[in-house]
Amino acid sequence: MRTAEPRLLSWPTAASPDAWARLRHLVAGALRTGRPLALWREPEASQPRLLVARALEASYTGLPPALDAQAPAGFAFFPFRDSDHNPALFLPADVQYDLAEPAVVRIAPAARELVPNLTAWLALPTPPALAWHYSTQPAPPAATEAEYTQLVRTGVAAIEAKEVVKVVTSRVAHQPLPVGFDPLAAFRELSQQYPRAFVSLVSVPGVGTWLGVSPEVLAEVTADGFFHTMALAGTQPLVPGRSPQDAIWRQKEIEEQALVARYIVSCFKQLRLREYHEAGPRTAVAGQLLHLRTDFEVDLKNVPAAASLGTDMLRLLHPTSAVGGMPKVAALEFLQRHEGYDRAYYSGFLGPVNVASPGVSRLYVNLRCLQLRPTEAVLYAGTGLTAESDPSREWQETELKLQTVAAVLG
Ligand SMILES: C=C(O[C@H]1C=CC=C(C(=O)O)[C@@H]1O)C(=O)O
Repeated sequence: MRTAEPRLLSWPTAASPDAWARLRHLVAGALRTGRPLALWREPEASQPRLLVARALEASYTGLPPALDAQAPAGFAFFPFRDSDHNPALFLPADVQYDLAEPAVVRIAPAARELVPNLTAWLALPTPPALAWHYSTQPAPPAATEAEYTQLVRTGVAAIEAKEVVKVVTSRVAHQPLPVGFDPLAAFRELSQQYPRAFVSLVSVPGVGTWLGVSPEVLAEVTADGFFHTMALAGTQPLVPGRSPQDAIWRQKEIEEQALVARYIVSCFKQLRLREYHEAGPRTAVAGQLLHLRTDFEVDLKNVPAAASLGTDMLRLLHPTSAVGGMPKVAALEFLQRHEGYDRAYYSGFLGPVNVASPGVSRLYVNLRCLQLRPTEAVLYAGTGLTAESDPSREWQETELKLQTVAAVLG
């Protein structure tokens, strides 16, 4: 049987030759017709990609995505905790626009019925304002410094009482949007400002619009058959003029990161995987911050059950101890009881699966992100606690983390 080929639509001659103007035009159409969309720029890539799903109903999923070459192509957008309010989503790659190939729009066979309307849309002028999707949930409450430091104290007490070994508490801040705030321009600015991050803008009816700059790979399967993940934890500011390699880490941060690395190794063990390469911990730069990072690599050509390894690891890894804590279940219970707000998609994961080509997936932890509301941004940040955590330092750390994405709020 012949597999159906995607349909390639060319832009009409009257369309703007500028790829970003074309991207805006497609985004406007997707928003207008109530479709979910994801726009992302991978680390070190020069151009972003846009994916539009044909319908919200086609984007609901139960399980984390499968990371093998036969699995459907799409964009995963997973919450920290799956619920009716925050559904697990997998946006099928129905309509794609790659700014590296600006002359064509690609339409998957499953979305053929969109061709006539999309052809007509490409010939129209772009509407001036884009109608972004908003969450139907109320905005989560912002925590004051007194509230957050109290949460940290409660976390430290739980560690001392041996209820948990580590827990990652987080909080929300609200910031008004500057007049004329344009999420697409903000995405572009973040892409320029943070060339090594995974920059994303996801907009889904009822779920909302999220903009983020993630430094953390959760699960990656590469074209040449490697699986990658990383243990990222410990934070300090990047001091201008000082080399990141000269950063000195306190025992607290070294332990905090080592727990994450150990958790990843325990996942490999659960899958009876012994052949993996571990490099680090070393200092990694993420915007204006430094973290401790250990990189893990598995050569899928050398392991049994290689086809399912990425899928199995992803299901074990989320949520990692870099965003939840350890032991996992006890830490998640602590957060449920004490954190006092719904994280929604913050500290979930997101990224393309089999979009660039079959068998290539890149999923990131959704950190350094904001949720767009009609007149304000809701910003999220967390900190890993250990017995040595100092509440006001942890507050300062969240302030620094919030600044990464807030860079585009003026
Ligand atoms: C939870 C966040 O960061 C994690 C990733 C790197 C460093 C972390 C830390 O130092 O606490 C966190 O584990 C966040 O940015 O909201």
